[in-house]
Amino acid sequence: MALTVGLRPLTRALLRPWARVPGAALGRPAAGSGDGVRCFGSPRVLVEPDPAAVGVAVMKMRNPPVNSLSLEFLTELLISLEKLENDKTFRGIIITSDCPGIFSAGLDLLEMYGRDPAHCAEYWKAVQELWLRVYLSNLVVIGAINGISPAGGCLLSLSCDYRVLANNPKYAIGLNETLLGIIAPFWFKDVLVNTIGHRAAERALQLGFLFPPSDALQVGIVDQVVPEDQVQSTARSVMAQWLAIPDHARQLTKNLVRKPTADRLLQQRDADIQNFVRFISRDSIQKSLHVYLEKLKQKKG
Ligand SMILES: CC/C=C\C/C=C\CCCC/C=C/C(=O)SCCNC(=O)CCNC(=O)[C@H](O)C(C)(C)COP(=O)(O)OP(=O)(O)OC[C@H]1O[C@@H](n2cnc3c(N)ncnc32)[C@H](O)[C@@H]1OP(=O)(O)O
Repeated sequence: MALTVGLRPLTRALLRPWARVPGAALGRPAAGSGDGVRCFGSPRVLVEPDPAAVGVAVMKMRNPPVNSLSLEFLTELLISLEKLENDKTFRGIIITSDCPGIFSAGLDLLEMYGRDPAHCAEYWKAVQELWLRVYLSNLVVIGAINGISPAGGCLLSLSCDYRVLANNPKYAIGLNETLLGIIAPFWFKDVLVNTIGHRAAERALQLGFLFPPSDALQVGIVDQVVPEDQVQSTARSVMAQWLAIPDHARQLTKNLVRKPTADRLLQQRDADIQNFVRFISRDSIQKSLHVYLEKLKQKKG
């Protein structure tokens, strides 16, 4: 799936492949490279083959200050994911953050506030694409959640196959959209229902719950809570457990479980985009976003 088609020239320029040792297929040292496998990525996404785990890549999100999912950042994530999917030396990805204390602050509010319908449509298409790419990935995708993870950040986490959260009370996770005066679209809702069950999801969505780690574990929005300095090592050991399963059987099973949920969006992607553009363009919604952005600014004192 050529994802670079339709990218804005700036974005395409941003994503020129980084210098790589000739012939270094990700996951294998290039002939004569000597120093092992090179990383690749782009300004906001660093992908490093895990030196301790053959076939595993660590994808570090580094869009400071809060890994907000801007259009450029989404595009870089998508292209990095596509590269990894196409590189058969990789079987698993650990997604984590390079922004201290924050996994991802979710969708970039400035991509939805004060923007024209055409931009909102382009942005929402990229949001849909990231979810589909992660949720349906043939790779094992493990979230090493080392920071707070509201809304879109929570969706990214939920789209992984397994979630390891650092046991820091500040690192809450949840679909908090109602607190902003907006709503999670049906496919966000579907993933949460699939993960924590209908009643728990209904309550969490309506109240905009951000679960601290202990509650997140209890409700099932994450699979494991560990000390902060063990998140990456735990993700790596869980990855080894998942990679012990033959890829083809695991991939077919993942598809069996997830495709009905993904199909609900795939069958109505354009309608979903139009719904989003209509909803986000409402004066009342724009006002809510303005109020929320102002609160964020006032918070800084
Ligand atoms: C029919 C219906 C169809 C569709 C559905 C409708 C609508 C679509 C949207 C639905 C889905 C939405 C998903 C989302 O993800 S919305 C975003 C939700 N995110 C949040 O609520 C988090 C907001 N941020 C915070 O709470 C804090 O910033 C955070 C993450 C705890 C970090 O705190 P701190 O370290 O103190 O940092 P600051 O708050 O000072 O922030 C630094 C800087 O970043 C800016 N910023 C923070 N979050 C965002 C964001 N999500 N988008 C854009 N910018 C963000 C913040 O304003 C500061 O900016 P400054 O310039 O002042 O430095």
